[in-house]
Amino acid sequence: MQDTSGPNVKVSIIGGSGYTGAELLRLLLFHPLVEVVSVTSRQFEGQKVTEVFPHFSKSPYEDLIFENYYPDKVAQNSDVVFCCLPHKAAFPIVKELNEVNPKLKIIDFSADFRFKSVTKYEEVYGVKHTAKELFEKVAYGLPEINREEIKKKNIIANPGCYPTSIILGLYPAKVNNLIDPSFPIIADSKSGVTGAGRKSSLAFTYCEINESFKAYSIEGHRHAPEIAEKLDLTSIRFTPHLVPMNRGILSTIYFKTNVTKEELRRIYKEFYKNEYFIRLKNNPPKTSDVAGTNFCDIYVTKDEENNLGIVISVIDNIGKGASGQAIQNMNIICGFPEGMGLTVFSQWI
Ligand SMILES: NC(=O)C1=CN([C@@H]2O[C@H](COP(=O)(O)OP(=O)(O)OC[C@H]3O[C@@H](n4cnc5c(N)ncnc54)[C@H](OP(=O)(O)O)[C@@H]3O)[C@@H](O)[C@H]2O)C=CC1
Ligand SMILES: CC(=O)N[C@@H](CCC(=O)OP(=O)(O)O)C(=O)O
Repeated sequence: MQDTSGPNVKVSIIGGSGYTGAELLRLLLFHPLVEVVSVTSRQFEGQKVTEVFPHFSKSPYEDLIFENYYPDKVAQNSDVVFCCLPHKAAFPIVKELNEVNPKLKIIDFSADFRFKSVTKYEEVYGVKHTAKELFEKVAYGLPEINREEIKKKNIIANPGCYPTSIILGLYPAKVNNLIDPSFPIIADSKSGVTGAGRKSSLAFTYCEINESFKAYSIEGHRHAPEIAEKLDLTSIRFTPHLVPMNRGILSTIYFKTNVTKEELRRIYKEFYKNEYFIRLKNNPPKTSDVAGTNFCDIYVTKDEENNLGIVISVIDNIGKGASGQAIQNMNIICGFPEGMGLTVFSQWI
């Protein structure tokens, strides 16, 4: 539980009433060196966090109240700000906070700073980015592939949930040149409904989702270019699906390779041998194995007949896919042990 007696890192959460904000609040309760000093929401301004999220009753959040967002107050009273806003809404806020306090550490959950260039962002997201001067201050926050860069930067672009599962599943094969480019890489992913955020629209009502599942954005999803850029690929065939569960992403990834199953497994094991949050499995993992945690469970095998490497990668979309990863990034930029507060295991059933 949070220790409020010591010299803690002061944390604010912008957009704390959504799914990632709520999960961040939950996970931060396990962090010994953090104090949540403010949390913002427009809808719930003035309401107690424990009224909006009754599961936090009797937690250290009893006196915490959702506030309106005041940039000066947030930037001056915090060491770290987690920005949990939708993409397009985040970049003006990140810009403003950085102007008020250029030393402020900001971890942005949106897609607004994930690409290397503003041009690519504007092409994929279809809006003009008005904070392009910040790009050089930003690191892409996937620690397992970008840790050294993250250590040097004040602003972290937390990756998308699908990209986290797919990049971690493919990276060892890609950097070891195990992928034969004569066949496309195919990533077929299934996500729980929290992936869509805590908004109400017809497509996300109970009867539309329950007992059924569907593919979507088949002709092009905004995460495909993010995945391609970080893996240095010209393209990837990515098909997301929405499945009737609250949390979790399971990605099944196929690539042509001439390497044997044993060799693939040996290479993945070697690549991730020092990565606490990557668990290589001997059997295909389930989303419930990682629910509520910062783990990414990966299973590697090969279809010898078709010469296809197959990787199954599972994460919790609001854990390693968002709030857990954001805390991992905070630990890195604050100089804390990387897993501090994150050794939380799944409830499983
Ligand atoms: N859900 C997931 O699995 C993942 C989400 N992400 C990213 O994290 C971010 C947050 O996602 P999530 O928590 O799911 O989203 P939610 O829709 O659940 O929450 C969004 C939050 O932002 C606030 N908000 C919404 N629109 C605006 C706006 N225009 N200006 C200011 N505040 C706004 C809302 O509160 P209020 O309306 O009360 O102000 C709410 O607190 C997004 O960028 C998302 O893409 C990244 C990885 C995984
Ligand atoms: C199920 C579902 O709708 N998922 C979202 C991705 C959520 C996410 O994490 O992506 P960003 O951080 O880039 O928003 C989608 O397909 O757009």
